Amino acid sequence: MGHLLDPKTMNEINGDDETELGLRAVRLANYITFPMVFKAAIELGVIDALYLAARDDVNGSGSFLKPSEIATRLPTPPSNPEAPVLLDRMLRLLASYSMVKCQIVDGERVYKAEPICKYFLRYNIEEMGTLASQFILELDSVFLNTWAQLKDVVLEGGDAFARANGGLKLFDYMGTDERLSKLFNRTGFSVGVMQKFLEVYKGFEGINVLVDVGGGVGNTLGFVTSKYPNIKGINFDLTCALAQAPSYPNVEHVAGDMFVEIPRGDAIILKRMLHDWNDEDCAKILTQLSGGKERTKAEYEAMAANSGFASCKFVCPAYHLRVIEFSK
Ligand SMILES: C[S@@+](CC[C@H](N)C(=O)[O-])C[C@H]1O[C@@H](n2cnc3c(N)ncnc32)[C@H](O)[C@@H]1O
Repeated sequence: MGHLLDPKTMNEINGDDETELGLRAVRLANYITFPMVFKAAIELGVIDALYLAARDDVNGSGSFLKPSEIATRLPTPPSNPEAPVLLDRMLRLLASYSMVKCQIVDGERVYKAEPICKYFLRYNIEEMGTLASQFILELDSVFLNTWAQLKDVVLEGGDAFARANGGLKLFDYMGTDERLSKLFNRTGFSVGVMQKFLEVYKGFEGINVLVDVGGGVGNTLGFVTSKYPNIKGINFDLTCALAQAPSYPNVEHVAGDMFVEIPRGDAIILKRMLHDWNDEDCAKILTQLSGGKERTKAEYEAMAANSGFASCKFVCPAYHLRVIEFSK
């Protein structure tokens, strides 16, 4: 980077607009550094350490930490003597993305968590859940290898995940990789979404049997039945997803393939399902939802709107959450 001209000289050569554009281009060319540095900071527990310092700071003076203080607060204390220097570099970068605040105190840089950090805590410090596991998952080598297929998928077609993973589609592959499956099924942000959802949604009153199709480890139904103990929840998912499912009161885990058959209930939940599926997959599951009768996606949407076989009681588009109640 030593050959880069300083902004003043660049201004003289190019004018302000060109400098601005050039700086944006340099930032884009180095863009990979932000997600990778942020991922490492989450994994090391740096974000948790800064967040706790800010949260527990009663008089407002102790919420900024030196990199050497952060190093002593990590769950795995570093054996590398250079760790504070490396942490300092990482945090400077995170400060430039407004994830942390940086100040100079007695000639030394100190850092404080910005409010957004609470969404990326590694451990469940706050009840609202966290996006940290999702962020770590999306940068896992299995998914990075999948992204690397994008160019060739555009040119040649095919399924990016299968191309990168020995011909297996995502959920078939999941059955062969326990590490990835565990990472995938972590509770994550669902906790916060469900808490908010149950505050506003009253449609579960009067429901006896509720089926969560593709419910993962069952935490969604666990939330619902803790608030509505009269409901019997059926958490329906593939055998590999249920392998790590804990038990919840009034929730039965049922293994199966939604393209073959879906357990019957008074209503079903679809959460984080269908949103990025291809038309063929959507048509298959909608066929199952309508009791085996062939329906197209458009027909299903029309039926949902007109309260035909089912009515879409609540949709939370930001989190792809739908509750569908079957007409009696
Ligand atoms: C994106 S996850 C959503 C999990 C859960 N609904 C949530 O919101 O956390 C998709 C789920 O669909 C399940 N799934 C995929 N294909 C399935 C199939 N053919 N039959 C049943 N479940 C399936 C996966 O195992 C996974 O748990």
